Amino acid sequence: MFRSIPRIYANIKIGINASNNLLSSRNIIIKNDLFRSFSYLSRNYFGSLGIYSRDRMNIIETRKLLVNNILKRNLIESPDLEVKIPESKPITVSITPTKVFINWQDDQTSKFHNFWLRDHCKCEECFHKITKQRLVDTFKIPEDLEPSSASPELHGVKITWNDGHTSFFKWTWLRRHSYDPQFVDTLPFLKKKKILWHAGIKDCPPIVQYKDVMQTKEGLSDWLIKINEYGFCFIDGVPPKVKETEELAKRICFIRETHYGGFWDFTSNLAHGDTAYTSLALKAHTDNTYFTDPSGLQMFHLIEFKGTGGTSLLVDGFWVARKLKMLYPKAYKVLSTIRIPTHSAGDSDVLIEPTPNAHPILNHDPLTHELYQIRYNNDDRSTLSHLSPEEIESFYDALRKWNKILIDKESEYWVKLEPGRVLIFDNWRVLHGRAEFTGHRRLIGAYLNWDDYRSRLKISVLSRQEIDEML
Ligand SMILES: C[N+](C)(C)CCCC[C@H](N)C(=O)O
Ligand SMILES: O=C(O)CCC(=O)C(=O)O
Repeated sequence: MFRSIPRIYANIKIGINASNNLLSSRNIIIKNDLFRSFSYLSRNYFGSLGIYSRDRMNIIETRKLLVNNILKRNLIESPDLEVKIPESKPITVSITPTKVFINWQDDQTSKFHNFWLRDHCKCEECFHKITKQRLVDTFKIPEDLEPSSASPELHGVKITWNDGHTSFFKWTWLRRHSYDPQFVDTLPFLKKKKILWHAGIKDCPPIVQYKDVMQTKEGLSDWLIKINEYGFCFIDGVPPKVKETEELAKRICFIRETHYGGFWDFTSNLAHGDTAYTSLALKAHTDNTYFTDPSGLQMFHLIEFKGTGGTSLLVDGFWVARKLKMLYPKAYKVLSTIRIPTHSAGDSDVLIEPTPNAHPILNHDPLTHELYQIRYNNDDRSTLSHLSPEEIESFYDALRKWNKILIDKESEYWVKLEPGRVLIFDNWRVLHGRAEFTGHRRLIGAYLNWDDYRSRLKISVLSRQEIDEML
């Protein structure tokens, strides 16, 4: 499809000095008759876990070491880096019959197919500036399209195509969307790192005030940022009533309806066929492992309680997973690959199973290899009849190692919920549970979808320009 025989190409050099001024009033185009081969470092980000012998194992406590260690070893958290186009050396742009080369100041070189660039043109003719949808007709772009010129400017490069169309691509957009190679330094804009925690969080849990969240944009974004960083957050000063708690949930986004209803208000009366509607103890778990798309956030407000027990449990699943990866890398890999069938079948008119009907407990982003979702509820697991005998053995071995860390006192944060203090947590990261209880206990709350939560978070922390650059 793309002609690969290089012919004459224009090599365009520009200079940007420290004060970001274009060094020459016009771009110098130098015609070379040889196709210059670019050697570039494709920096695929495959961290490799350092070998930790068990007896030498020590969980790195200080954040600086932790971040370096995690960045090196591609563990769970990696600070979302901002895209910085260094101004040290000029960015050179070369055009060829099939691709455009951007030679960055850090000596990395991106190669973009001409067709890809044209198909991603963001001019008003090709991309609807309000709906943010593509208007370009991919199938009308000539397959052998070539640029007739490329004019680097201060903030990006203007490309004129041989069909007469002109496109402009910002340097920061090109760097962020470079696919050959993909750059680690263009992780999502969210500037906040994940803060992994253990039982010690009990001394400094993230807390926001209800009135701030409900009355100010800053209060809302501070709340969302805390949820993103810690995986949970308390909200104090909430009237212990259904109306106000429901409004608080809707401050983020609409409530997710499930077979349990929308905004729930439940006690231990088996109103639904699930142990949550009993007074039994519930081990640390994430909810909705039986949904293809588990709820992203879960909100709890304990508004009535006359009895004993019922203390709530929170565990940072990302903390547990990181410890598992460092102590038992094989077990980590098993729980990241073996798929577990799940169901919710306690209501007479319900048999819910995910599609596909089995997911790993630890789920990773195929591009960044980061852990992004934990799906773990050992009580909602279906029969394991799809595994080989060897897989059965390695699964149970890995599960025991996971559980050992999960129930370790160092991992468990036990907290008594009180009327007026709402708990919200990331159901893809933080596991929750409760001690058994006696007496009357009324818990209200809701599920929120992951995508709608993340949308609210991005809208509340990113500028319009940053959002446009992500698309
Ligand atoms: C709806 N409400 C939160 C009250 C109960 C949810 C049931 C929890 C279920 N066992 C799961 O792990 O998904
Ligand atoms: O009753 C509680 O405190 C929590 C119930 C629970 O774990 C759930 O609904 O998933």
